[in-house]
Amino acid sequence: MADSSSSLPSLFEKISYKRYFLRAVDLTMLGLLFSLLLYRILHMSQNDNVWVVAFLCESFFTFIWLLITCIKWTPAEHKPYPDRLDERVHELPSVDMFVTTADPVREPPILVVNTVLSLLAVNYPANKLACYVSDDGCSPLVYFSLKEASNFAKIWVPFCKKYNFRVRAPFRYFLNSLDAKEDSEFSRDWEMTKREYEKLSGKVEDATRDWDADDDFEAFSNTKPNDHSTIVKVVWENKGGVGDEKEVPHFVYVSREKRPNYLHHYKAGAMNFLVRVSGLMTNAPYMLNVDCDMFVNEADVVRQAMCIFLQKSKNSINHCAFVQYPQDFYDSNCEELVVLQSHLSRGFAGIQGSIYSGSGCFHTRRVMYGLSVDDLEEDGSPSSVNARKFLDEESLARKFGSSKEIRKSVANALQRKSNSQNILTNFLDEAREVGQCQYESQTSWGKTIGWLYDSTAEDVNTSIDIHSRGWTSSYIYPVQPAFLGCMPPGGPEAMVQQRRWGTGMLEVLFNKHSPLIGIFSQKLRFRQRLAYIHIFTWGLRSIPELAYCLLPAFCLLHNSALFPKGLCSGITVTLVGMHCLYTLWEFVSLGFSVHSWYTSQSFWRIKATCIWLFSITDIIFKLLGVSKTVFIVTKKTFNETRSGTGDGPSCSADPNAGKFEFDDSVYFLPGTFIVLVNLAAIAGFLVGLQPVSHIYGGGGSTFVEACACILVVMLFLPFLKGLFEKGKYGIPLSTLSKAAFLAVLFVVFSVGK
Ligand SMILES: O=c1ccn([C@@H]2O[C@H](COP(=O)(O)OP(=O)(O)O[C@H]3O[C@H](CO)[C@@H](O)[C@H](O)[C@H]3O)[C@@H](O)[C@H]2O)c(=O)[nH]1
Ligand SMILES: [Mn+2]
Repeated sequence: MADSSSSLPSLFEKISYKRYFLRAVDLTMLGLLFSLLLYRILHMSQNDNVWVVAFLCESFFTFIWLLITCIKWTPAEHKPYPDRLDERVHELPSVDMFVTTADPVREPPILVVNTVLSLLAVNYPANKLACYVSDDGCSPLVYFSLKEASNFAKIWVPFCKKYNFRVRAPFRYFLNSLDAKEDSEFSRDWEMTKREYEKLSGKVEDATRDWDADDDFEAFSNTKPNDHSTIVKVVWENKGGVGDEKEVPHFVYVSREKRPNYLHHYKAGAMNFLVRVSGLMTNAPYMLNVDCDMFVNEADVVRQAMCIFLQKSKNSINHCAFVQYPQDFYDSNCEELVVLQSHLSRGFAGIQGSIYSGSGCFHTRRVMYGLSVDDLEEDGSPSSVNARKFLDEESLARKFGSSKEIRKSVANALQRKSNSQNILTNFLDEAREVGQCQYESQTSWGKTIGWLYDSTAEDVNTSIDIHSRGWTSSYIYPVQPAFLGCMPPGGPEAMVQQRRWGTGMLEVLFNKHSPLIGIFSQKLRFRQRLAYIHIFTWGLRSIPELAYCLLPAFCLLHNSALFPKGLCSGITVTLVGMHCLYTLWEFVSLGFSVHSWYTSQSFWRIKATCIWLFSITDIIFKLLGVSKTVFIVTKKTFNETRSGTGDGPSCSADPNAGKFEFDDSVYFLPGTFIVLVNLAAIAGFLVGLQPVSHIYGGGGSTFVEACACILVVMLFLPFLKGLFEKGKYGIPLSTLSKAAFLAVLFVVFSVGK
């Protein structure tokens, strides 16, 4: 454990940013927004209902900006010094690494294989690591691929450790070719390892067609993804004895029981099963969680995280419950999320701690077992009162379920002891028992323990619960991304994902972890609460966003003013200009192009206006008990020829990358409608078809409103292009006709009113 001598340099540094200029910009924009509201109030009597609607929308936007200003006020991040670990820490703690996969078609097994290999090869003592893969698809193909991967790992892991390079997912590593002239030990090893990797990917590829299933696949016969018993397979048990350089960490495949009539709680359910199985087998005090598409891109990642956990504070225990890394992506369409994270997560990190965003995060097992900061003494052990409360057999059984072995392992974990025996295969029966559908019934799993249920965004739901128990968290933002994953391209897949996020966040806003409840509780800090409110209300923004995209068109058609006139028009012009420059700066400063700024702004608006509307209906139906929310797994693409080195923001070289795709789902109706209505308004304005102004004093619409319509069309440019394109890049006729019908109604209503 860490040497607490305070004379030694710290294992990490918290870097806080002073951003006086940006604070001034944030406040100026806030001031402008308030002036706009004031102007609306002062001129309300002269104008019609449009002003009331505009006022309400702008009030919402002001509220959001207030929250954003508050989040961005004191950004921070943590800089670990892994080089200092060796002299400070005599024995590194164990880490259990979890990977979840759910569908061998939407998540190609070779992708899972690469993620797993990147984990097995991290720069950390192999006898301190165990990798557990949960397969919610119960796919023999995935199991087969992982078995093959474990064989290849015996070549891959020593190769990585011998040459100590950073990127340890083979498909990424082999993107760069070897200098042909070179003839050295390295090049021979490289060639051999590459050949073996190609053999592996060939086998995995061929297996999608057929393979010889031997007895080991017995458990998969007659199973369906949603109807099968628990399967637990120890793919590789590390018995040591070959020297750390050559050792491959433990590697376990699990697939929990599924029955059609049981709720299985999607990823959160899978995570909780992983916690239990790993609790039985290795019971490491720390757990790393990655999605199956998020490979490790920085070999030192575990050591970095340990710097945060192992640093002792002077007078108290280390309050850090989890260490989150940014989610970076190696394919297109990543920019907006990367930019958003870079300021939101750093903002959170400067308050109580970064949010847990589902992947690339190290958790503390004890904290996942429900401990609060107050339950512990200064030395980190449970206080005597709490020890009784937590370790009492009856309470353990009530909370963690009937398995005796689980209770033992939980008690060990709470007291920071390790399990007495570590032979993985001795726990197969217990592991199967704790994977049964009914295992969790009447227990606290998913309610106060483990990954929490009751939201499809289990990550942020669990995150707020941990912070509400008084814990903090850290955010490491390395120069080279530590984890890289993939994002769906703009189109139906992205819409489905966005809807899930929007709905999941709203679910938390209305469940018992809501930041709106218990405003004065001290443990969730006030600004942290505001920050959570900001993200949980994303879904609600669609209503004012949609209204605001339609107001300029309505006013232009109706010939009434929407924005302040005369000198005061400066307020809106400055606001729009500043917002553009500000967001542009955020993109460019992270190394993205002006073009990516523009497409991201556009995609973000499209999602915010069109998709979150469906999140609101999801939540209404859920609250009314009409339907349940579902988790549809995002389709991942695996493209081995993709260029890029994994160093910094990268985007693909595909000529169609970034092109927006459509299908006939209802997701594209609002956007098409918005574009048609705004085009109609602009056309009407240009040919002078506007009715006489109804407003006292002749406050009709002018080119300012027309410019606003143009701006809206520009933000919805993919839809404008979609009007003229064919195939998957064009808007389907069915959507177009429905939108056109609605647009005609809107025009008639606006002109005639
Ligand atoms: O029933 C399920 C559904 C999903 N998953 C896994 O959950 C992960 C995330 O699913 P994905 O479709 O990739 O969702 P994303 O929207 O890309 O993921 C983000 O958002 C999710 C919440 O909506 C979080 O769970 C993720 O960690 C976060 O990265 C994947 O590894 C899946 O295999 C399961 O294990 N079981
Ligand atoms: Mn994903």
